[in-house]
Amino acid sequence: MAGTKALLTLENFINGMFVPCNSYIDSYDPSTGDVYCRVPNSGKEEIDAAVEAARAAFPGWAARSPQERSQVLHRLADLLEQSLEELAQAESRDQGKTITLARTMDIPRSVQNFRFFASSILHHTSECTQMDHVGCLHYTVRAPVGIAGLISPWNLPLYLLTWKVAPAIAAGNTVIAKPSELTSVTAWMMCKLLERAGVPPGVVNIVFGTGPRVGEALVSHPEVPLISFTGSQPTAERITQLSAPHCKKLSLELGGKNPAIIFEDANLEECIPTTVKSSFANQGEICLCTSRIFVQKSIYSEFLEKFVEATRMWKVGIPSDPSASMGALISKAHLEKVRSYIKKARMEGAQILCGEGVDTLSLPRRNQAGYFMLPTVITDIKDESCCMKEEIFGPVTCVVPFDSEEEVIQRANSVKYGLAATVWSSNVGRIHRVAKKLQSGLVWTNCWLIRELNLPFGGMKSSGVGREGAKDSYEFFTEIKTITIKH
Ligand SMILES: NC(=O)C1=CN([C@@H]2O[C@H](COP(=O)(O)OP(=O)(O)OC[C@H]3O[C@@H](n4cnc5c(N)ncnc54)[C@H](O)[C@@H]3O)[C@@H](O)[C@H]2O)C=CC1
Ligand SMILES: N/C(=C\C=C\C(=O)O)C(=O)O
Repeated sequence: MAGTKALLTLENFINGMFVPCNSYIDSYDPSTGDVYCRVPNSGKEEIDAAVEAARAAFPGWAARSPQERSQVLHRLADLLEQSLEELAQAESRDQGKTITLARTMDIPRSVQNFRFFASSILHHTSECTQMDHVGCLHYTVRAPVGIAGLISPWNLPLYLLTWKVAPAIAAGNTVIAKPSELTSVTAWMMCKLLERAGVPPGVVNIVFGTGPRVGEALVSHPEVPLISFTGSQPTAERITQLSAPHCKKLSLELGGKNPAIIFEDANLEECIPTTVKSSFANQGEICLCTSRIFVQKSIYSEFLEKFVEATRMWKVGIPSDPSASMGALISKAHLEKVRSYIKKARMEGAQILCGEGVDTLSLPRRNQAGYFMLPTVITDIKDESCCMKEEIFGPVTCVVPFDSEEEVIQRANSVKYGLAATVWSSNVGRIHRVAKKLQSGLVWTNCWLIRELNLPFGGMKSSGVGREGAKDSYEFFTEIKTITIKH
């Protein structure tokens, strides 16, 4: 292929070694639309090799004390931190996100994921109960499950990959991770640090490629008893089907159609900039992003005017521009999908107040084939519209009015998803009432995306199965056993 030599070429990382692949997939720079990288197109053969390595490494790694594993995780965190700028540049180029977001969120959080689980693994305790009337003592013990299969998406590549790798290896498992084929570069860069951090060969294996090929080979492998997946609901369905014959442990972190509920007593000075951010951060490509904004009628016009004004200030720019708030979407296909929702809304008679088709986006000449679009606000839209029901996963948000607390709770809950909600009010009683009634795994009140990694993270309904966090991840990545001693 012409120009192949100039392309960055990734290799699988199996048993502590970089291994070339027989075939490769093109990976695109979202800001130009050019192919810039080749990603291994792995399949069953590579998964079999990774399973062999992970199986061989498991007894030794599982036998180490939590303190020893913790030290390795801390060293890896330090090495990632030392490479922060290089990783941020790579993440921004590969994903299309702004360099500022990669520098301040993606890579620092990846570092924090290792530090956090390095620490939390030292603090778990087990249960013990006594039954004196029959002379018995009961207690529980936990052990790592074995080889963990980890499948991560393209929106927060290293952030979400490390959110799985860190708790899995901290608990003594060995892992086979499959990052998204669209964003594989930072995972490959992390592999270069593993040996220096003291991760033994075979403990972390990373196999690159597409979902249907290598993802399914991993999920179907009988020696991988556990799958942790973040991504779309249709893929989760497929993973569930493939796992069923093996009764695998599954953690599924899926999409959302997240409401923001804004009451008339909300502090709009804080609410508006935060809701712009919660709608458009990372191009709206975060499962926690707001995409339905319910505003109490008495402040609806004021909110809408100020919200549209603030959205127009949300600068779309090339990812390397430090002043840009938003970069490029992940792919041409995804850009087209997001645009198709706006087209449907228009056909249904909704109004597009700013963004796509209303305002003009100006880009440097070399970025004109990049996957950019303006943040878009839709209004006059019915709750039944697909734009109000389906996950768009792009910089598009709908704003609609509501009258009463009961009505808005019912409307907010009327979608199949239940991941994250925000509630804006200065009435503490109302906040507690509403938060309790929302069908949502996470409710942020008067804020958004403030993360406490100790606490359960995940969704209800079609937003997922299971929770992640200190205790939840530990429970997921270990098997529990109850032992009874008769004395
Ligand atoms: N956490 C979230 O909520 C995310 C939601 N999405 C949603 O999903 C839509 C589609 O994005 P995709 O990248 O196609 O998500 P996806 O669910 O297809 O991809 C996520 C990961 O699963 C893998 N995968 C795909 N098919 C698989 C299979 N059959 N077996 C095993 N692994 C498989 C992919 O290679 C990737 O690593 C987005 O438009 C968005 O709506 C996407 C990424 C993250
Ligand atoms: N799972 C996603 C985001 C998680 C964020 C966090 O753990 O802080 C997603 O966007 O897919």
